[in-house]
Amino acid sequence: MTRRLLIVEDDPGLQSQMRWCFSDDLEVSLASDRESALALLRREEPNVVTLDLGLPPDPGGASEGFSLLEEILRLAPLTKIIVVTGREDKENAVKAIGMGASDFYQKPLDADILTFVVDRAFRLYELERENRELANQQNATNIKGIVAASPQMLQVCRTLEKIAPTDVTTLINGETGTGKELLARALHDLSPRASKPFAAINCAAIPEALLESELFGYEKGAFTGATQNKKGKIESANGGTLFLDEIGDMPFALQAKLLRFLQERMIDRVGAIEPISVDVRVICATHRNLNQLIEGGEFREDLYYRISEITLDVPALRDRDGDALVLAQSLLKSIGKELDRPNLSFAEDAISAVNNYPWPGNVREMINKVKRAIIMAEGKRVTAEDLSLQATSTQDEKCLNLRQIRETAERRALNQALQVSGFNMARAARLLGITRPTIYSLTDKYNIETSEASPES
Ligand SMILES: Nc1ncnc2c1ncn2[C@@H]1O[C@H](COP(=O)(O)OP(=O)(O)OP(=O)(O)O)[C@@H](O)[C@H]1O
Repeated sequence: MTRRLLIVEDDPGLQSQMRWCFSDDLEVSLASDRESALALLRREEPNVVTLDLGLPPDPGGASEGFSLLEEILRLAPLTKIIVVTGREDKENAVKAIGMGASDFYQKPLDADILTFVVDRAFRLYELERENRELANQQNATNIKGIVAASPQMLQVCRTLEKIAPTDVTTLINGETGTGKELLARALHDLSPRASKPFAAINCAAIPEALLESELFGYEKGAFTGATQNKKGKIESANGGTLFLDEIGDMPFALQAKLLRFLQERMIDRVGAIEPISVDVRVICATHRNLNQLIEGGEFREDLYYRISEITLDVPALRDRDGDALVLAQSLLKSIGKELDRPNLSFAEDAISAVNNYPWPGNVREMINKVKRAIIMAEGKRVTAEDLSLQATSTQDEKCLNLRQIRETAERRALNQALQVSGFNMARAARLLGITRPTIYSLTDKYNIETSEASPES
């Protein structure tokens, strides 16, 4: 980390004396009044500031110093501020500490003590930064393979742990890529059936004509090509767990046969005379709204009640507070290891882009983007561009007035609408409830790219 120090001191003699106290491994900038101090704060983002309380226009008092202290802490609350006071100025030093300064230093200047105090402030800053990073990286679930720290996902995991030891038929609802199959496997792994098979079948991926024999198996001679008996998925899960993915896409005709199996726990292989008894726990998943399918006559209501003894609603990644970054960091580590690039980290623009992007394809989309970024990253730091995400400026978060707040919000909304619409301007304009000319003039105003970065970029 580059260590950046800002010295705010109006006496030019003291300024240069202080400057020379510090070795070259510090980047030092100098300000002699509030305005230049704030400009440097924004431009250099110093980690530590030494602040003389007696600044113009009140060099004999401390009012200007106090208001600058307040403003620095408001704009950059993580900055460590050391107030510099006169020898007799204990009261103001104590007041400044009460307001949030991390330390104080009394004139006259003593180089050894000053460097000691400043070094200590840098160490404190660094420790706090490491702490924040660790807290961000912490995976709060105990379930193997599931990375989550948000209250929304922790609630899902708690429910999962409660229902895992039972045999209740569970329906997992959630958008594509939210981890439904992963949760189904976790339910199996935490159940008494863990040592028995976990058989998964994707009802949407198998042609309707084949799905029945895939699920229920067939007897020799049942149809042309059936040269021997074959177990279906349900039978192959015997003793364990059957996972029916995309249950909303199960053909209507087959739903009745599945319902009978769920009621009687017996299956009829295609072409068989005798039913076979099977002991499986059933977990279903869908990204579709089954109630709507029922209303539209595409899904049987009685089957719905059978499969949803308990439902688990998996929130979209954008609705999990803080999970995007936790997941991105975990993926950067694990995929980085696989691809032989183990020591990468995210640049600041990547962190804010990960936090601001709505992740319509959820965790699966994130896996793809992180993989791409690991391949594309040129140095040790992965940028928003490597992730093919729009960089959102962190500086904007520290806006000072209504105009800037409005502009930040507009820029963010435009970026999100463009990402969600796949850079289709007409769709993005519709999402925002504005006309096409307006969206073009806004993207011009904010200098926003209106096409997706190509994979080569
Ligand atoms: N919380 C998580 N922690 C770690 N990896 C996750 C998490 N959620 C999902 N994944 C990973 O994301 C990918 C997609 O997850 P999964 O296939 O379980 O999603 P899905 O909801 O079943 O998707 P679809 O509806 O498209 O079938 C998998 O590689 C999975 O391991």
